[in-house]
Amino acid sequence: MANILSKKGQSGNVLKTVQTDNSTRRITRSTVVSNIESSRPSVESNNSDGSKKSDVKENVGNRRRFTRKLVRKEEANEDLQDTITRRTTRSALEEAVESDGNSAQSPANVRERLKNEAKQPTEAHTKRTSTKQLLKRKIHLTGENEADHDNTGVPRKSARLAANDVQEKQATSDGGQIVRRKNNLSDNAIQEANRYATNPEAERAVQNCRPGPSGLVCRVRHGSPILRKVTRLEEATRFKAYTEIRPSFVRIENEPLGEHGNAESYVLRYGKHNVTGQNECHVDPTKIVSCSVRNPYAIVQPRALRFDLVSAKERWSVMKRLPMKWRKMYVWKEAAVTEAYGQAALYFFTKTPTQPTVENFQFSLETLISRKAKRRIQDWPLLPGCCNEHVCFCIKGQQWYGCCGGKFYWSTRTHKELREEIVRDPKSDYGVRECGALCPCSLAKCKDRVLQRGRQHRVFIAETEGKGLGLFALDTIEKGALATEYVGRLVIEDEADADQSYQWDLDLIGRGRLIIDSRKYGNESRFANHSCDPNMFSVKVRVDFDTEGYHRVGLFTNREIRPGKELTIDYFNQNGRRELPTKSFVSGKSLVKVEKCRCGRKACSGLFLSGKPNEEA
Ligand SMILES: C[S@@+](CC[C@H](N)C(=O)[O-])C[C@H]1O[C@@H](n2cnc3c(N)ncnc32)[C@H](O)[C@@H]1O
Repeated sequence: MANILSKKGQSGNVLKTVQTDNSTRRITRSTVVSNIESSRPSVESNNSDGSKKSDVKENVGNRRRFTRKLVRKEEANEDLQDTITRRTTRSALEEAVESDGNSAQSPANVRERLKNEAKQPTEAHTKRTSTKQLLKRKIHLTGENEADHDNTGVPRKSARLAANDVQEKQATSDGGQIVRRKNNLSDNAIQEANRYATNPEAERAVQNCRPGPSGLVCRVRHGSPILRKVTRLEEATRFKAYTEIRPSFVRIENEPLGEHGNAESYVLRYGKHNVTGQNECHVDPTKIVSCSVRNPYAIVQPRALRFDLVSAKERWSVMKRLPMKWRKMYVWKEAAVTEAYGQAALYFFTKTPTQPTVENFQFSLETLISRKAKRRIQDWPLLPGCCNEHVCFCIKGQQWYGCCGGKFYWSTRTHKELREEIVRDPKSDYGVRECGALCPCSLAKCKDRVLQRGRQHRVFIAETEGKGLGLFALDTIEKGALATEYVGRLVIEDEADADQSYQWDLDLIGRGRLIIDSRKYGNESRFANHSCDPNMFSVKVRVDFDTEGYHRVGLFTNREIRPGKELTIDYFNQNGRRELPTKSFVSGKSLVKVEKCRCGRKACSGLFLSGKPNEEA
């Protein structure tokens, strides 16, 4: 049906006659108006504020629903109130008083308590509170940043790190006090460390200690008896420079020694072993007294190295500096013990993801001295410490007459001079004497404490072609630098193994042989293979104590070594070629094999002295 309006007919009543489906209707003005009126609200009517009337209706509906909700809530509240009231009825009060067993409590008090209890959120209520709400409440209370937490309320990693930072800052700003940090320090360790951190006298004395071959070598203030417990590096990082070797006790007391000055008796303790001895000291009451340790050789326990697989990020940082052939290897790293010794990390590359182990071998970063070897060394005179501090300028980085390496001493070079000599004549081998107990220079800065500082370049152990395991450079090692030290077990010839493949003869003058055997104990140097054109050579180095009866062995580079290159030595003669017999060679008391060399160098002589016993001969 359609309503059709014609605009004509201002005065006439009948405007038009419309034919509908069933009937004919006469359209008058009043019908039109009523039609208009009736059609308005349903289709187009608006309120004065512009909102549609239909919206208003909807709002009214919402409001009603909301009111119903409120009513329901009110009812729930009333229920709760009822419960409170019920619980505070006379019988409930009596019950409560009885169960408290305290008749002195007044019913009013109990009522109050019960009211409070009822107001406490129930378990169900607590559960209903979302984790997010609880977290928000916690953040509000502690003043933490909401962005620092994830959905479960666990602080994000960045926030945790920031919190640690704050803790560390507090620790350092806390008057030098050592407080518990990320690593779990034992209470005793903290107490002990704090005792020395806050005791200026002990601190001063301790500052002048450094690790020597037998433990600590200290320079102490005249007349200050000190009992000091040296804590492990892991437990008291503050003492890193002084306690890096192992836990030990050092007791230093002054005793009068007539006109020569004072003697200081000391006790060094390493694990089960006690070593006692006397230090002779130069006395100057206005200065710190310098003492050299007379009995340096202690029996040390090796610390096992543990290799861990490195993260993908670190693996990439290692691999990107190496040639492609290494890229498929698994990379393992040891840093805890090496860093405790102030050395660069040691790596091990394997073809499979299995923990690297070497059969019948334990890593040790220090030479272990057998009892027999120790007795033999003690037969030799131990010369006093390195230099005369009044003329030594090592502290300023200069070398001078009378200082280590000065003409006054029988070993005539400094490391600096050694480098220059290596450039001129790589075959020279006169030995070096490092600054020692008497020198005022520091371990960190002195240029003549190279072996004491240890290996400063990263190296790795990996499988070679036809030579078993080998030692390789991971960093670029400049010419004349210390690549590593030959470390093992110091034994006399009677104790030495028949297999000489891992033995280093110390080549001392008279009084029998001393051998460093690294078959069972040793560091990375025992993996260095032979080459007819080696890139390392050995230097005799005397550290801390000067004796003809013993020296340490430094392996220095004779050219720059790029990452990935194998580090090699000449097994037969470090400083020049000699003709090798074709089958076996008399070394010490036994015959050792001469084998086919696989060094692959142009200058290869085809043979090398393997050190294995020649049982056929
Ligand atoms: C001190 S060890 C070196 C580390 C040894 N490759 C390992 O896996 O333990 C000496 C032994 O390495 C092997 N070797 C070292 N240099 C070699 C070379 N140039 N040619 C063949 N074999 C070599 C010999 O078996 C020798 O007895």
